Amino acid sequence: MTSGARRRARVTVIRMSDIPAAPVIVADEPGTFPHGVLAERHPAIVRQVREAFPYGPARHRALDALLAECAEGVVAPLPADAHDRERWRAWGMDTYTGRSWFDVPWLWSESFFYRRLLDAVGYFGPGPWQGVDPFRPSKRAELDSPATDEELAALDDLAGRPEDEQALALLHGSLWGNRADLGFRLSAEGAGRSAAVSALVADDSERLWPLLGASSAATLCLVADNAGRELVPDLLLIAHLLAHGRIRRAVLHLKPYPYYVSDATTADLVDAVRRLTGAGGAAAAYGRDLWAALGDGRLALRTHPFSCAPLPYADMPDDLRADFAAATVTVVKGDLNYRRLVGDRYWPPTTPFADLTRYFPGPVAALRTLKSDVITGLDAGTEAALTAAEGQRWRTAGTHALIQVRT
Ligand SMILES: O=P(O)(O)OC[C@@]1(O)O[C@H](CO)[C@@H](O)[C@@H]1O
Repeated sequence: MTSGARRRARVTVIRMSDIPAAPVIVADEPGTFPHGVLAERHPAIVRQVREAFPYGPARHRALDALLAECAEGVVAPLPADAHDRERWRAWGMDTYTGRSWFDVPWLWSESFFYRRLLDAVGYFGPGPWQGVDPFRPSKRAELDSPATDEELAALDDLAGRPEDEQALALLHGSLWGNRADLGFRLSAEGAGRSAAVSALVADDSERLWPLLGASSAATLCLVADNAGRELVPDLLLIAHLLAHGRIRRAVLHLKPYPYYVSDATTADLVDAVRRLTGAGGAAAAYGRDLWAALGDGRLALRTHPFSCAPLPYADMPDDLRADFAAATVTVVKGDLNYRRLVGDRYWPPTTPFADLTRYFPGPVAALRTLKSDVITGLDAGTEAALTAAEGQRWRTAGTHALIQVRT
């Protein structure tokens, strides 16, 4: 048994309500996926950001210091004057300061890395780089790519199909759009479009449709993940559901600031809607509908600070809980949100998804391609078949996906 498998198999005796808690994922073991993210992906992200802008010497020095700290040093706190220092203290900064980046919960160290990177590039200012998204060039390049043109052109054919076929195609577009994750592409092999061949490892979509259509008064909350080629299909799905009276209102949760390279902010939402309106054909009609829905409040935006928290959703604050509670269903997109939804732990893969999401204040659906070790809700046969065919690679390669629903 490899050490990773031993770790996955080990179930602690600590109990969270009636579910035995599994080990929290920590990036301390060379050769594991989380270790690779801290040791290789984060330095690559720093290099990419440095090359994308003509930063001055102060920014270069800050990026050098962050690189050195991540490689050899220990977690340093946010500067004393950081606007969100108290928030990060509440999110565990004092506990983890002074410890190796590799020895603290992986969810926490990744999240804090992005916060510190924004500091290094002067994002929170004051100064000339205030508000300049360090990931904007790569996000824009993807949105403007020929691949996006192709996807938008395909909407012209879809428009002639029966409504339920359109809805299914757009749901799958939103699901597989989650592969368009620019951070993931920095280190994933074989994560190109052509590899999107494999089946879903879990598909509860039959339980999702009744929530999206049972009542024209429905509100859909969608917790977005990546900008560009993930956000565009998310928006197309929302536009379709609104246009066909499957929902009356949608609430879209975006990130309040740049995060995990390609996570969608309000600026990215504007870029995506403008990309649609400027595209012509059916895409432009979707874009105009979305513009109108934003204007009259049928599509509302949220940028809650907790969207960039290094914590599971089980710890969400009351105002966010109330927002989700008011929805007919909340659709949670992507790998990181899945980790936060079920807890970033080495769960036995057959742990019921419904048990781990029981705390969530309403029906919840996860749409995710598999890009990290966390997995729940599989039946034993599916897990055995995946492992027999691929070892553990199916967990992290981004070639498998799931739709899981807790009503
Ligand atoms: O949330 P997303 O965009 O689907 O994926 C985020 C991701 O690339 O980042 C983490 C590693 O940095 C992994 O959880 C996952 O692979």
